Amino acid sequence: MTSTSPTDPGVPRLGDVVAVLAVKRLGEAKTRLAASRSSASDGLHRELVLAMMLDTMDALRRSGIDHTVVISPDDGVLAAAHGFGAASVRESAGHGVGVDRLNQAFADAAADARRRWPTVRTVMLVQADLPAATADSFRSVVTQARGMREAVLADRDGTGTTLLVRRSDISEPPHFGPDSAAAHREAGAVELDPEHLRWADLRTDVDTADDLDAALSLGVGHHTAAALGKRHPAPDHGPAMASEPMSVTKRFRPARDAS
Ligand SMILES: Nc1nc2c(ncn2[C@@H]2O[C@H](COP(=O)(O)OP(=O)(O)OP(=O)(O)O)[C@@H](O)[C@H]2O)c(=O)[nH]1
Ligand SMILES: C=C(OP(=O)(O)O)C(=O)O
Repeated sequence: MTSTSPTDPGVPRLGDVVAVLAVKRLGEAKTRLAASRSSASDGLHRELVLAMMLDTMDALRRSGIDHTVVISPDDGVLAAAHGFGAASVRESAGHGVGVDRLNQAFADAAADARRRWPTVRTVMLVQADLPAATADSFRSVVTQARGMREAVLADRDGTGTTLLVRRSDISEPPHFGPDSAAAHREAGAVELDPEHLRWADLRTDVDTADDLDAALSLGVGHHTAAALGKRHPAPDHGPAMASEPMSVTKRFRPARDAS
């Protein structure tokens, strides 16, 4: 079963925008979150990582963005991305380690997007762990960044970056990693909403149990709700799925520690 999300036919499409997500091997992903949720099994943890990615992509699609690329070395991530209707790019081995590898992966996936969709004008590099993301916020961020060469949205504490909107002709790797908001500003990106008055949903990337609580208090999408064993996601995260939201979800029991 695929996991395509419904799109509202009334939402104009953002045909010149592509979203790019990078996800590492599921067995290595979100170690801080795994450590703080030690009651969740390995399977449930992987399930949650995938679910957060799918909710991020779901909100992107409902915002009007039809082109999404996911880059990962992990078969499970690539299969889930493909099942969702995104382009999946296998990350090549030997591109450095740590954040260098992440930044090169983003650059490689953006280059792939330019080849696939030559008319694309804007590339949005998006963290894949934004389960509270809403379509309205993605749409208004893209609108706000129009005309800018590069624009950065900082995370909840202001130090990290949850998304970077760039003109598609920029080929240099970005600067994700520790203090990436400052690094992106220093590289010339304009900070969107520097006073942090807007877009709490897009600023809430989930690295720890506290972040997950923050996302849950905003309301998470269907996939994350299902992965946590919650039956009813927040009402502003799109129409309910007609069928099980994610085939892989069905293989795991709901989290015992779901609140
Ligand atoms: N494709 C790819 N994605 C990466 C790589 N490193 C990090 N990412 C992804 O980039 C995003 C941001 O990374 P982090 O928020 O630090 O997530 P994480 O590394 O899974 O979490 P921790 O283990 O707790 O540090 C996550 O979606 C990661 O899966 C990489 O080398 N390749
Ligand atoms: C890689 C980043 O994310 P995190 O803080 O989630 O590790 C970043 O903010 O640049």
